Amino acid sequence: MDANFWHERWQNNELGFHLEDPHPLLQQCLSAVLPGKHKVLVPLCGKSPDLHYLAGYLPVVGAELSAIACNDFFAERSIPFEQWQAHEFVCYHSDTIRLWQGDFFALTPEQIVGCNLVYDRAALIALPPAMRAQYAAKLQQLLPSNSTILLISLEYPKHEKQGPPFSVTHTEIEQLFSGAEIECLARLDLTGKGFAKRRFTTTSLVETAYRITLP
Ligand SMILES: C[S@@+](CC[C@H](N)C(=O)[O-])C[C@H]1O[C@@H](n2cnc3c(N)ncnc32)[C@H](O)[C@@H]1O
Repeated sequence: MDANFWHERWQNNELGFHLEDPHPLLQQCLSAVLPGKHKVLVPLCGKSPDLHYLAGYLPVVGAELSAIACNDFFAERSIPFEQWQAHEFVCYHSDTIRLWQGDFFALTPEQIVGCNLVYDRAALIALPPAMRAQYAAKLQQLLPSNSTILLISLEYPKHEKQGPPFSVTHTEIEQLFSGAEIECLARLDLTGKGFAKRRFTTTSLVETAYRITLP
């Protein structure tokens, strides 16, 4: 999935992954990852309502390729924001939410300074296998030690469907974040219900919330 793939999704309004309300597993699990956290990073954030929900608890820093997504996020909620160019990014800034529009893989530690929590919904599972390894390595390079990742992953029988979204198992998560403490916080069985606005015909479909504590 290269940048063009995602720009086309936004231009054509093909947003099957988008939810209109905060994710139920975020609402259920946030309190388990909040203690000691200062600021939350939301990689590949789209225009998710989760950004707004999280901003009720902590300052939020998002990263998103699409200018359409960043503009729509603020415009659809009538949130006033400022905007400026910062090297290869455009910064969208409101009181509690800052979105870096550009390539997540080009983010620097200075751009996410203060973040010791990451919230990932439909970011890791949006990426093909080789990019998932780069993504996990980038997060571990950006974040201070002892940071926490609240990851919502998705599992289905891999041979039954092509991604995205991809199926990412507990075993793969252990490999991607080796050395981290990984706990399963909650599961949501979506079998027969589909993923956000997308229908799935897989024989099982389960979302799992993980708390990943980096070494
Ligand atoms: C499946 S969507 C999920 C969006 C959001 N997390 C949500 O829950 O609605 C993946 C998003 O990642 C963005 N994206 C993909 N590659 C990216 C990259 N390298 N840097 C920043 N954003 C990226 C896409 O534009 C898209 O909005």
